[in-house]
Amino acid sequence: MASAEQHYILPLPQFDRPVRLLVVVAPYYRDIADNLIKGARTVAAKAGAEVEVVEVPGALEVPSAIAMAERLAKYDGYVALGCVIRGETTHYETVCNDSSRALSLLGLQGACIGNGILTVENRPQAEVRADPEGQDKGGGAAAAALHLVALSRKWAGQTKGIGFRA
Ligand SMILES: Nc1c(NC[C@H](O)[C@H](O)[C@H](O)CO)[nH]c(=O)[nH]c1=O
Ligand SMILES: CC(=O)[C@@H](O)COP(=O)(O)O
Repeated sequence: MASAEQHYILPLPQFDRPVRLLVVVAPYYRDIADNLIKGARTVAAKAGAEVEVVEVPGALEVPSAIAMAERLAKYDGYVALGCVIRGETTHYETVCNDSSRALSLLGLQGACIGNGILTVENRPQAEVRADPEGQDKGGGAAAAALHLVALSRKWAGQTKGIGFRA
């Protein structure tokens, strides 16, 4: 089995004002989800961010919950967590593609989202990716959300053409 190549990880941003992250998790595979949450919490704590966790039934509901929170609540960023494992039918493609596409569309609308929904062929692939001591995709998704929050704070209130020296 091919092992994942090492990749560069950006240093975590630091914040001068509190950051509130909402973790939306689909615990369809409970143990996998719990490890993803653990990784996300650890990374959020390192950046001093507060975390709230809510659960939805499956990966397809994760973007809907984030969209609702973006409309109705006050979070700085979102961490989407879950796991989709290929089954016998084409449903796998629907769940993977639609959840990912909906999260990307929300991101393009300005929501700061890290996508930690695993899309895998089998359970061992999921286990190593969810493990906080392994690939720690939950932690990676939290870091992604935090980087977007940092960028949105950096650019909030900037006016074009003012204060930029050539
Ligand atoms: N097969 C997986 C699902 N399927 C359920 C859907 O996400 C959804 O909850 C249902 O279609 C009702 O709208 N969800 C996962 O998170 N992981 C899977 O492997
Ligand atoms: C990813 C899925 O939706 C999958 O678990 C469903 O399994 P199946 O295709 O065997 O119904």
